[in-house]
Amino acid sequence: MTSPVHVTSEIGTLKTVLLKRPGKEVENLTPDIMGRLLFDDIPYLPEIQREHDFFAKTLQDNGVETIYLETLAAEALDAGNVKEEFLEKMLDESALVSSTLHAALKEYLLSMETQDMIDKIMAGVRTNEIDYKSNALVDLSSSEDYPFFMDPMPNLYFTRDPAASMGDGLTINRMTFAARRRESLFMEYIMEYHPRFANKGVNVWRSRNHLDRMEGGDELILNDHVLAIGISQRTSARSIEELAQVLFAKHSGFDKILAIKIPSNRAMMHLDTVFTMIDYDKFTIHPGIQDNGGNVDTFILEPGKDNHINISHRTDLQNVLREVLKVPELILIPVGNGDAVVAPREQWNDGSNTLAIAPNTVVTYNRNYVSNEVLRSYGIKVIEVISAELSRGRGGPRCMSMPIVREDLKK
Ligand SMILES: NC(=O)NCCC[C@H](N)C(=O)O
Repeated sequence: MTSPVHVTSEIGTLKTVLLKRPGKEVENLTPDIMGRLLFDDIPYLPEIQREHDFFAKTLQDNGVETIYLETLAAEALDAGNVKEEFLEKMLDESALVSSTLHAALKEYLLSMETQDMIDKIMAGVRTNEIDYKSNALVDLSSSEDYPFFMDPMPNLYFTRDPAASMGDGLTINRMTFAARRRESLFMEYIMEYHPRFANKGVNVWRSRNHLDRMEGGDELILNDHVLAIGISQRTSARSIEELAQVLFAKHSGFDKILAIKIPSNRAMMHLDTVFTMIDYDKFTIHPGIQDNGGNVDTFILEPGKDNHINISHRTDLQNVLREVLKVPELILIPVGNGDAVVAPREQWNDGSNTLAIAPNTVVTYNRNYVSNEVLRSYGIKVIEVISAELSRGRGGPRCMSMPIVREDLKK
């Protein structure tokens, strides 16, 4: 049986991709909470939706099937008859102050059609939406007028991060920050109950029930044997080693992981904000992750004897990539042409965050015009999408897309 999830590279022709159209959740940001919810500004909803629709249409025009997280989630709950069970879990994870509030929210949300309930959970529940007066001491004594019972989830349109396809399976991730931790619950239910995926042999290599963090922006599929995973603000070294144990033991097909250490900061939160694959022998890179000699700490994990993992340390990333990909030359293309002002500016707006839809063909933000021209100078086909509002969430085309199926690369 062919698995409904099948991704054995970063660059094979993209057939199906998971998106989330930005909804009311991005309008439920305020200056007081946007930092904690991992936004630097507040997008204008009609415009961010127009830009996202343009992104989706660009993919469709290039033969990609676009499927939507919010629709699949509602369909999964109905198909599995698990709406109430899902809601219970979601409420349990929503930091509610009391069991009476839990009960009131349950009644409110359960009375909705399933799709409306999903949309509302994603958008967040304001305190003025239900008639509820708390008797909890924490509420009675609080002077804070916090406007939400359930926080919005504005980062959902970055579908790349809560789960990551890997071969005939995926990781469903324990997210680093509380602001994004509930997001991966949708994917858990989609894989478990949606007729497109349930009981179809999709391997969950790593579930969200782990203490250690991992996010899909750090997980790159270099080919059907080799992964690159960032040791970053969002993915810990320990979780990479745990994943390696599983992938090597379960004959996943993957037998080498390059753990690439990047600075732990907001601008470079995931590996794919500084490094993406474009072709068999080409990558984008933000020079900010290299030292003066061009070195990057890279650890190679491979299966050893008796389920041990052998780890070797290298710093010559370019050579390591050339060796594992078995190409005669390997080109690292610097974002913003490596310029001291343009590179950090365009990287901040995800100039390194390309989405390959076929070998040598990428989707990028139009605002990163210097990086786009540099890519074209290497003969790469660059398809630009509009990006004034989408980029406010600090993610680019790769972050906004979770490949479900890619064609295998020709050997
Ligand atoms: N893979 C990615 O880099 N995703 C972008 C995530 C941006 C989001 N505001 C976050 O901080 O998690």
